[in-house]
Amino acid sequence: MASTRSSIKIDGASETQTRAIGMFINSCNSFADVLTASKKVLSEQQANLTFNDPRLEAKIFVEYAFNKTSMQLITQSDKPLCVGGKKKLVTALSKRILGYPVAYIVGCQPFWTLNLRVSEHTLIPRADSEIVVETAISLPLSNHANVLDLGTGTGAIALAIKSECPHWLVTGCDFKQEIIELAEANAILNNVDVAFVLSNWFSAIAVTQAYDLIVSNPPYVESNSVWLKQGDVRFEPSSALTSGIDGLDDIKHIICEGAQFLNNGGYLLLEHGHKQAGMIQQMLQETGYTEVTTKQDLNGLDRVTLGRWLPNN
Ligand SMILES: C[S@@+](CC[C@H](N)C(=O)[O-])C[C@H]1O[C@@H](n2cnc3c(N)ncnc32)[C@H](O)[C@@H]1O
Repeated sequence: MASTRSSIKIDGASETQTRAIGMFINSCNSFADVLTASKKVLSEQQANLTFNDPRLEAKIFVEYAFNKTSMQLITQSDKPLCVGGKKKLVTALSKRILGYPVAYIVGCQPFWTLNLRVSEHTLIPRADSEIVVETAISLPLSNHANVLDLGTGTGAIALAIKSECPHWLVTGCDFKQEIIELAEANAILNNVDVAFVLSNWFSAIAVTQAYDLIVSNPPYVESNSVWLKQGDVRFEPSSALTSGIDGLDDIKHIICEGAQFLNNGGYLLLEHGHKQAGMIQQMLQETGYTEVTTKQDLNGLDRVTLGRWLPNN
């Protein structure tokens, strides 16, 4: 993965293309023009790169570059385009046609009902992880439940849970200071009260601190997976994605260590790859968790597995 990423020089390799895009964008006179031109630039590269939707991406980039809402793009369609906005758009398009993720370019990503800042230090939150939030908030926990989100990244899961269950005490942890600062910034931005702790999994979590629920979307991709060479993941840190040859190293650690941080009756809820449910169910059962269940996403794929720690029963 590292070699793939280092072989892509966003600024260097795109010089000729950037000049061509610059001439194209500079010839535009209105938001309508610049939207069409951006869509054209993105569509022409679609054969080489996996774009979701050039039209949508063009709109996101134009709004970002000119700092306008979608409504302003319509109501201010006659306004002259500022030079700074055009430059910002050219840079954004030049990065995007080399595959750089939209979220990293514009610096934010929606998740649940939140708008989150993102950075290259951690994963771009995925809609897939909303199933973790849905499952967590549907659990029969007390009004003042104590919840831990391990490997919180942008804080996506922790903040979404807290936004839905404001009486729960929610803590997020991650192992890099830059990530903790990003999650804290997202808590302020979204006005949600979550504490974030620098911790290598449980290393800075006190054993006396018992949780009613531990959630985690840990790294779970096999270290030699071909998937790491495709799309956005090429640009995301492997520390957020991979976990040993079978992708299960961190999950094993969390399952084994997690039990001593759970209250009697507490839950462990893990996001995982769609082929890993069987292994994870087995690990949970062998460690002594009960009520082990797996939930599927909208495509019917196994995506989260839940176990309950009930040693006193
Ligand atoms: C798949 S990402 C999930 C991020 C976030 N929870 C989300 O769903 O968007 C995994 C996260 O685990 C973190 N992580 C990796 N190793 C860790 C460790 N040893 N201790 C704590 N966090 C770790 C990564 O930094 C990354 O933020």
